[in-house]
Amino acid sequence: MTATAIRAEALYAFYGTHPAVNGLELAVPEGSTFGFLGPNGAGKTTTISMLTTLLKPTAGRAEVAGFDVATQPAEVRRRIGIVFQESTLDQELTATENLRFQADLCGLPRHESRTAIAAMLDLMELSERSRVPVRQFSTGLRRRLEIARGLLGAPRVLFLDEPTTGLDAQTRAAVWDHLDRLRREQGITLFFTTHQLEEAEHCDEVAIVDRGKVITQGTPAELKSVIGSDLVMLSTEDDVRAVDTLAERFGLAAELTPDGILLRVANGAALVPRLCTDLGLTVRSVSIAPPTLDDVFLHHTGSEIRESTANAHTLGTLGEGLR
Ligand SMILES: Nc1ncnc2c1ncn2[C@@H]1O[C@H](COP(=O)(O)OP(=O)(O)OP(=O)(O)O)[C@@H](O)[C@H]1O
Repeated sequence: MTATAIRAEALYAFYGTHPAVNGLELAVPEGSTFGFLGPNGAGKTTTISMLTTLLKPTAGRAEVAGFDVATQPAEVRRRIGIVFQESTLDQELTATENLRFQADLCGLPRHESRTAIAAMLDLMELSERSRVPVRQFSTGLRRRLEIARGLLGAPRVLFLDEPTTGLDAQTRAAVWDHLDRLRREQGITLFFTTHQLEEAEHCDEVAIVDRGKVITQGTPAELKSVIGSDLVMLSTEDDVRAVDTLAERFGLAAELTPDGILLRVANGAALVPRLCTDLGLTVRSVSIAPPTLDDVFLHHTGSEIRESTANAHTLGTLGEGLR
């Protein structure tokens, strides 16, 4: 059986009377890439703050790397790394100096820190830039340096709050390449929050959180199998007639949209050839899309996950007291 890196049982966090985390249950397998997915205000940052011992749970319990976050916080801290959403690097220091500063904070002896810093710079492919001041770094390089810094104390669990927010697609892919390699080579658990559904598609497991509760958890494929239907988009010579024919001849409820006809069917690939031959109308275009995690979210919550850049309470701000 796989060991559990993070476990939360009936976890609560109240801000005044508002339950930001509301009886959250979570089990994260060791060595997995685990996505904690939810809209703004769902309680992701508050949860991660409790798991990283920055915030005391109001009620319930949570364990990280086998230690209780409330009663054994020092043990937990020794085994975790955190990458904050907002950059907390010192712009005027070089990459090495930033890492040395962190190593000193962690209490690593100088001879050990020299080796650890060199290894982390190497792992994140930053060795050649070790003496360059951070202010000359691109956003992607900074993110990699932040990840290197999060790894300095050889954590068993690395927490990342929206690790690729604000990065372009190419840089985002590069950061993920590094994270994947890290997980493979070091076997650590990566726990990251996101509200970007495409990002969660690459996880081993995903927990979808809404209003302070995990509403479902599983592999992306398992979660999507709950929806179990493909989205077929169809355009014909006469879409209004096609909708009627689909109902009469195929028993399918189709929706007429400005872009064409929308259909939800169990097996789009099997249906499309039949449509083309039996609909009795010229089919101009057709596309099939498998269910997405967005559909899963919609299925469980009745609302669409909301993309937003407004972030009133990020780990970056919660982490300020630690710096
Ligand atoms: N320090 C605070 N004081 C009062 N309310 C707070 C505080 N931090 C968060 N909240 C509220 O608790 C709820 C959960 O917030 P949280 O930041 O944990 O959500 P989130 O899922 O991380 O959202 P985001 O994606 O925007 O970071 C929200 O309603 C938020 O307004």
